[in-house]
Amino acid sequence: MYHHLVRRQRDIVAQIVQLLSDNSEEMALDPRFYHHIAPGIASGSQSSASLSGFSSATGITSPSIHSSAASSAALRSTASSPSLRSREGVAVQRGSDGVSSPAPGGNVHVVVRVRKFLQREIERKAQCLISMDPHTQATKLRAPQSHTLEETKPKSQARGKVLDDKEFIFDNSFWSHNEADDHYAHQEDIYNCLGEDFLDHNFEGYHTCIFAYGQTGSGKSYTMMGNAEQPGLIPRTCEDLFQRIESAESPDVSFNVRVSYFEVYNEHVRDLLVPRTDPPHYLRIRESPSEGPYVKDLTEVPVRNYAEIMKYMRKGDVSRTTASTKMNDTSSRSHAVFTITLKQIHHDLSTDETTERTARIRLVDLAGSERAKSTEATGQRLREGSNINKSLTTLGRVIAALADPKAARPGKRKGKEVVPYRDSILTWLLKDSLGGNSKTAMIACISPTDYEETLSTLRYADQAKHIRTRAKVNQDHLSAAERDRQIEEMAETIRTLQLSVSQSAQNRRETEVQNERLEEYQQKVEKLQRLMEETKMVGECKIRQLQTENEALRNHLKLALDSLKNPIPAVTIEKRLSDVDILEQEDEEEPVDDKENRPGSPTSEIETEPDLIWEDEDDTVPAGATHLQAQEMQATMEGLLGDLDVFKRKLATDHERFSSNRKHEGRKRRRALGDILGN
Ligand SMILES: Nc1ncnc2c1ncn2[C@@H]1O[C@H](COP(=O)(O)OP(=O)(O)OP(=O)(O)O)[C@@H](O)[C@H]1O
Repeated sequence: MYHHLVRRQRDIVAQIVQLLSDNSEEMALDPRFYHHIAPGIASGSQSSASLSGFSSATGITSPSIHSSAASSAALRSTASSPSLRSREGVAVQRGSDGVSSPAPGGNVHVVVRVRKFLQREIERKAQCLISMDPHTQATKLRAPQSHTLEETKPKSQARGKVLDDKEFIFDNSFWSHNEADDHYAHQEDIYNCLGEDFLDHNFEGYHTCIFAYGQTGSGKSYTMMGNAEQPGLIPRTCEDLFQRIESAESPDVSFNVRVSYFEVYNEHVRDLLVPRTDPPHYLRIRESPSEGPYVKDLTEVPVRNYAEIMKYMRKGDVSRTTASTKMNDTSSRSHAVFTITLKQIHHDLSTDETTERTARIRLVDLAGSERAKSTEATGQRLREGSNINKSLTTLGRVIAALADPKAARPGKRKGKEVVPYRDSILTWLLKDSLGGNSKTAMIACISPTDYEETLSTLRYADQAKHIRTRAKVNQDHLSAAERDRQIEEMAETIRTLQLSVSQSAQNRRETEVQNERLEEYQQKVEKLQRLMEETKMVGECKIRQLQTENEALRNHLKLALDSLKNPIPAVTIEKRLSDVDILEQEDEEEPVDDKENRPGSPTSEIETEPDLIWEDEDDTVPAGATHLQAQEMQATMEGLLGDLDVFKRKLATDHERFSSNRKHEGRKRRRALGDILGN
């Protein structure tokens, strides 16, 4: 049906083009009208992809943060205005095998940010131990001066250990210590340098992860969340994400955004998008061969705009476990993981093929490492602190193992098992982000005053630079027939599972099997619902495309009819007079002033003007034929519009069918659950 419609549209446009080019050169089509419908007609060598405004997103390489930092103009912020590079949504670029060619893996991107003095640090006249060079991106840590040594003196030093100055080079060193300095990095600069590039990667189809690491009170939450006046990386990413979606002009792409938010507190996972309960409800972790570790039953909500996503972000923030400690009034006592899933569905009307790109954007605000001595924590705070330290120590070991070239050596199968992901919930859940399919960045937040803690953070960060991940574009191609087949197959599996669930419900001895089957059944139902949702999105996409094309056709028809009704009048051509004729004329005319007849005089120029006039008697179209063509064209267009209506009605029926199927499935599922719980 779609193909038929498209072919007919193309035929009509071809006719119009032919008619207009026959009629008058000046009636050439405006390419803005026809590029959706007939890419090949007037575009010459231009590809349909370039005409429809798609960027070759998979081929884009983001400018290196390093290189931009080299110019003195980039001292304050190494990135400029929001990127337009990936705003066009999905670009289908395939290799010879028909699959998007994966970009090679990259190293973990590591940046460091130093915060300003806090009130208590100003009061005790603390020394700033950090300096940063905006040209080389070096971060220098100075050993504390002897007169302040006593108050910060760690045990090792008491035993006579000498503290040295240290220097590290990172992808970026963000100076947020003194706002008066030229190279001061504001919240916006952090986003422009890092967040924006990472969002580009997401639109290209890569999973990404940005995590903030550092001691308690070093500025992790400020960098990731910020506050109402100074929003951090997470709200800025959300804002840019929806700005890009809203400014995407192509009717061929649909976007689907979902969000989840959880915290890891005392080695337990808690959903931050559901209300707190007493006792708290903790979630379990599962590992799937394709998706890696995931949180089971985690709430994942669809979001349509910036306001909605911010509503969920705030809801989660309020629910997050924080407490006042000596080091920080609102210290995060948990690791918070905010995940946005961006799905781009591109539908090619001419092939009826769908391309789906899925990117997971993981933004992690870790709890801060802390020394019990500095926080003076006791009781619950002390227990929290020791759990936080335990998971951060594991994170450190995971980073060390991944950064070790021996562990990463290909073919060394045992090397994989050496990475102790499973030793803490945090590292298990971040497994893919740390050493798998993800582009990952670490923001090491440091305080300007604590030598030992800052050195430890900088060493972690320095090690993380050596970790290589294996990010790939997450893209699937699916024809309409394949999609239908998948839905049919899944529906069949669900029917079988449903049967076995109800059978096993009668047998109490099979409780475990029954639970597993129920779980599998639930997962399949959810997947089916998503597929149906996506099919609906594809349908909507098709309607949008057809509407755009319909509009373009209307414009063309109008142009064609105008040109046929009001043809450009034929130009009357005068024949150039021959020299003999002129002489004969001169003989007949009365004698005139010599000056006027002299060659090159203004009058003689006017007289020779007929030289420029040409003659073409075939350039007019008989009025009767024009009218007939116009009527034929109108009739064809009306037929076409009729087809479009039928198509729209068919899609609407499909939607209704899908949604009623979904309701029916939901009812069945609830009934099955009720049966099982009743037993
Ligand atoms: N770049 C900065 N500019 C201004 N103020 C900052 C900056 N970074 C941090 N702060 C302030 O420092 C204090 C501690 O910051 P924050 O709460 O973000 O630390 P944290 O590392 O998240 O601590 P914890 O691990 O205990 O949660 C806050 O009052 C915050 O407003």
